[in-house]
Amino acid sequence: MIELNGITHKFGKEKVLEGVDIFIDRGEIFGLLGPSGSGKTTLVRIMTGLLIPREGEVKLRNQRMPKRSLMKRFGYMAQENALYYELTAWENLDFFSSFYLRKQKKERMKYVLRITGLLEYRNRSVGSFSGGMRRRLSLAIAMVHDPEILILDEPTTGLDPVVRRSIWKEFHRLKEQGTTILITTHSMEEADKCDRLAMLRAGKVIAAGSPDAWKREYHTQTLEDVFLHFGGEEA
Ligand SMILES: Nc1ncnc2c1ncn2[C@@H]1O[C@H](COP(=O)(O)OP(=O)(O)OP(=O)(O)O)[C@@H](O)[C@H]1O
Repeated sequence: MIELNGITHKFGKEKVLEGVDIFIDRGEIFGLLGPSGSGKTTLVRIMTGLLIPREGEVKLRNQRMPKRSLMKRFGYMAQENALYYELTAWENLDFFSSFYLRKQKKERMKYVLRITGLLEYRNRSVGSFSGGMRRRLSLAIAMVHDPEILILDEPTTGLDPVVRRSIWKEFHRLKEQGTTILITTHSMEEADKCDRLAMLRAGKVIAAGSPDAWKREYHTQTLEDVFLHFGGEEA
């Protein structure tokens, strides 16, 4: 479903990704881990076609990115919110969903606002929202057209446990219907909920596997220990 082959990227002279190969199946929840600055956001932007890598190719549904016709097939939530602060939550969602959604637009809008706990705040301007509420609205926008692929850069950072649980419940429901989800996270609790993980370090994939396989392999009870084993801090 998502295929990355030999992705290498540089910003100026700084090499930030090197020979990254990742294959993600349909219906998988895939977690991208790694210390700050290891290249996760850069890789995510390459996946969405926003950034063209110096080397390598990205394929979504067997088609090479970037490709216009694939745009509506995925939902993307960036690390920085791209919202209109003077508009209400509903107006923001309405604006973004009008690109791809015709049928049952209002029902879908209400549904994603309920999942993200924002339905009762839909008529408030985004400028008056807390940081967490803005993250939730960005997530609602990424999900509103029920895309086949969700690419989410730290979707639940800073959210309270109740909202986080509701969102993870939705991720698992989406997985059951065949949606493929890629998330980046710094939370080991969330990493544990993924089917498979890849660990980036200094732009390279240094490990890949399921949470349980990692714990077995590194003889530990927690992913936190695995993360530290791989070098949570740069050498
Ligand atoms: N637009 C840019 N121009 C120059 N350097 C950049 C740019 N974007 C990212 N970088 C550099 O690329 C490296 C990887 O950054 P990236 O944001 O991909 O890391 P990350 O793993 O997502 O970090 P975090 O967990 O803190 O979000 C960093 O050294 C960063 O400074």
